Amino acid sequence: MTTAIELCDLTKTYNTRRGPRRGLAGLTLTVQRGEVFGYLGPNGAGKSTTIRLLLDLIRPTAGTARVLGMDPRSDAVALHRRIGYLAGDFVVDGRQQAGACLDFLGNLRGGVPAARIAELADRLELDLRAPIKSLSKGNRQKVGLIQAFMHQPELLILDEPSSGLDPLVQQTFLAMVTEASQRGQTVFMSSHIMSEVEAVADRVAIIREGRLAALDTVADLRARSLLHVRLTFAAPVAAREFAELPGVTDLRTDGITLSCAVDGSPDALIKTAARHTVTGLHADGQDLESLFQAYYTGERAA
Ligand SMILES: Nc1ncnc2c1ncn2[C@@H]1O[C@H](COP(=O)(O)OP(=O)(O)OP(=O)(O)O)[C@@H](O)[C@H]1O
Repeated sequence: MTTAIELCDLTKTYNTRRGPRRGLAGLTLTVQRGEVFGYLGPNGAGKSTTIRLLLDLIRPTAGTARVLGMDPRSDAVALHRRIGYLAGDFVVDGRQQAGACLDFLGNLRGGVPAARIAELADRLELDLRAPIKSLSKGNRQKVGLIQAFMHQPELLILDEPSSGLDPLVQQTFLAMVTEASQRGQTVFMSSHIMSEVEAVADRVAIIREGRLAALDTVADLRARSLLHVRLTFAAPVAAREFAELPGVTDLRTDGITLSCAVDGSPDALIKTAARHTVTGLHADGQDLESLFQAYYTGERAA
C-alpha cells in the first residue's frame, strides 16, 4: 500500500443559521507514503476543513477520504494511534507544566520515552517545567509540535505548524520534517509560507475556494514559474521587436535596457536578443512566490 491519503470528490458544506457555507467543493487528490506534501491556499480556502475531515473531527457532505488505507470514520481509533496531529488552534490545559502535559499525551499514545520528549524540547528550546499558561504563543506551538512528533507516527498531519515560530525555530522544525520523511513517515502540512513549503515538500497542492487550483512537484512548479529577465545592450533596442515573442509579458524598454517576464521557454527571447550586442543579462527564475500568488488570486488557472 503506497497511498497515505486518498481524497475523492470530498465535499463539505457547513449548515449555518445564514444558510449553507462552502467548506470544500469536490476535492480529489492523493498523497503517497513517505511524501512531504505541502497544502497551501488563502484564508478560507478549505485547508483546515480538509484536515478536520481526515481526522473525522467533522464529516463530509459528499465524497470519500481514505487515510493509511482506512476509513477516518469507522477506523478512527486505530487510525489516530498511527497519526500525529497538530491542530491550527492547538489548545491544552494551561495549568499543567509543559512536560507533564506531554507525558500525559504520550501515555495516551501508549507511552513515549521521557528521553525522546526531552530531546525534542531541547532541540526546540522549550522549558518543560514551565506552566503552559505562562508560555508565549510560539512556545505553546512547540508543545504542539512535540506532541505531534514524539511517538514517530506513520503520518503527520500539521495545520499551519510554523505559526508563531521564530525563524531559527522554524528551521529546526523544517529539519524535523525532513528527518521524519527520511525515516519513511508521511507529512501533510498546511501553510501560508511558500518558502518553507518549497524547502521541504516533495509536492504542493494549492487550493482556492474549496477546489484544487494546482498540484505539482516543487521542481515542476519552479520550472513553470515566471522568469524575470533584464537585458542591457550596446545600443538602444526597439520594444516592438520583442513584444510579440512567445511567453514574453510585462515588457519594458528604456534605451539600452529591456526587462520582461517570460512564461515558459526563454529561447525566442534569447535568439532575438542575440541579434544585438548584449552587454548584460540578469535572470531571476526562482519566483515561486509570484506563481503562488497568481494561483491564490485566480489569475492563473490550474
Ligand atoms: N464551523 C464552521 N461553520 C461554518 N463555516 C465554516 C466553519 N468552518 C469553516 N467554515 C468555512 O469554510 C471555509 C473554509 O474554511 P477553512 O477554515 O477550512 O479554511 P482555511 O483554508 O483553513 O483558512 P485559514 O488559512 O484562514 O485557516 C471558510 O469559508 C469558512 O468560513
